[in-house]
Amino acid sequence: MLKKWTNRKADSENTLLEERNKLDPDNIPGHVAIIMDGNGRWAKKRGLPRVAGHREGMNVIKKIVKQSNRLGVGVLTLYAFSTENWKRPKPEVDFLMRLPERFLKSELPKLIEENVQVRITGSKEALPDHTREAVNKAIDDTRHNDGMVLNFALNYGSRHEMVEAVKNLYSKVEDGEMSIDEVNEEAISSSLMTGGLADPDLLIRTSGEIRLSNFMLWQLAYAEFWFTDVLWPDFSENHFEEAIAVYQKRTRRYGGV
Ligand SMILES: CCc1cc(N2CCCCCC2)n2ncc(-c3ccc(F)cc3)c2n1
Repeated sequence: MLKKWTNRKADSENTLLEERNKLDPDNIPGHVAIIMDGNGRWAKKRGLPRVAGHREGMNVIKKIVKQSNRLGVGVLTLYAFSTENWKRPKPEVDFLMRLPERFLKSELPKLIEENVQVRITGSKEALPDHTREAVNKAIDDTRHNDGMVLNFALNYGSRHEMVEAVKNLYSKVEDGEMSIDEVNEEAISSSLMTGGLADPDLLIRTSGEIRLSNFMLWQLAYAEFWFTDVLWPDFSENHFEEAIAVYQKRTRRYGGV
């Protein structure tokens, strides 16, 4: 049963190439979310420090952002740092917290040029000042872009997000701003950090882990899941197209809407 959940064949290049020409341009997932796992393991396999995996993982983001934009994906959410990641060794956390500014230094001009809107989902207040300043600049510089939304989940945890939404709604009912009958699924969705974004249609998780890890638990209620053994630094455009091809087979429209 477990094998049905994973896509071993994603490792065979010829299968991936076969899928290349089969994407239906009218059934590209509106929102793709990715848990980018396996960076440390990738480095360890090569006798490199873990940070080498993070650095290579960032290069993969650049490729997948470009491909997503080209394919017409509406929102690309990337799980870059969870609330649990603070438990990692301080030198690794310090390195990770420098990646946003490193990424944006080279990529922000291209993202602006490509009409991409950068968004952050998570608690920015706990980030180091240099990290927060870099992401806030990217948000401000791309605020008026109306192309693909590039949404980085940063210092994000789904259960914390839901607790804050419940508190927010409770306060509104207590203050008479809304009635208890208005507390419905739409009100909760709007109160989450992803408020305004459509729910993910497709979740991709790399490195063979088959779990959600406290990621978008409410928002992923109806998403298609695609798991692969491929480690994030080895993830390619072919793998991404394979995931979308599988998604399209599962949501085949047979001409319907
Ligand atoms: C703060 C943790 C972190 C880790 C990280 N990794 C490590 C995890 C997975 C692999 C990718 C490299 N990346 N890659 C890009 C960003 C980034 C975040 C926000 C932003 F606005 C622009 C870029 C990033 N952020």
